[in-house]
Amino acid sequence: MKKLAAGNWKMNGRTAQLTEAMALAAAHPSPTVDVLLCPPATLLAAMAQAMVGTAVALGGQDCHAAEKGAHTGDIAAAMLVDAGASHVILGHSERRADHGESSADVAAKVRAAWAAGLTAIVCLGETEAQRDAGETLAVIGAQLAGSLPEGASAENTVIAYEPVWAIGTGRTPTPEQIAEVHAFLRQNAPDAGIRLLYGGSVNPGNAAAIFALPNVDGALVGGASLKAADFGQIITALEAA
Ligand SMILES: O=C[C@H](O)COP(=O)(O)O
Repeated sequence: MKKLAAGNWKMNGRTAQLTEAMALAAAHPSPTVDVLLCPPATLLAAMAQAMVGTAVALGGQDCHAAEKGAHTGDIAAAMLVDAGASHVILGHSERRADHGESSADVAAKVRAAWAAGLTAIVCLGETEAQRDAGETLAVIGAQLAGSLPEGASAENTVIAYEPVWAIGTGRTPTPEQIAEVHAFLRQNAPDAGIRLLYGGSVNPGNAAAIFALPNVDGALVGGASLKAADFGQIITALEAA
């Protein structure tokens, strides 16, 4: 299975930062791994223009469950496609927390993404309190069952394991903890070919060790994806894994 390095710019980036995407594409002209950038929606169309002729694919960071309509401020999956996206991140813990998204909400968005032809990157992860209480696999199992509708396959879905306590904190789980959750996901995902990404404080210094773990098929990278040099090193580590 081809590995995937996905960068989530979150609510960061202006037109001036398109140079980072262009530098990344120039440094990885024909990567042996899939490279995906998910800029804020405001930059998607411009980044798509800048990435023409490169191997870098683009994704959105959320979409609405409805095809269109009176939903001020929201973005439909087909609009992401129209702007140049092939993927969309759904159910990120920041959206589950900031916008109260339940797994049922995420599943509805996944269906909308598939209907528009997008690959859904579905995020799952436990809080620190849940891990301390020994609930990690129960939480991940419930999110997996609730967030993935019938029909999830390697072609239309990627799963990202992102422990909430590891996001943007500089803290990462132990190799054993990552391997345990990824083994659980491999066993319980509806299609064994679905790519499993790890996300949470991945950086050039820890990427190789994370990518060496079984059932880790790539990464969903936040902060370190904003700089082409850093994200490039992570891609290189994935190529070498
Ligand atoms: O979507 C990306 C993740 O939330 C990881 O973010 P981070 O690499 O800044 O910890």
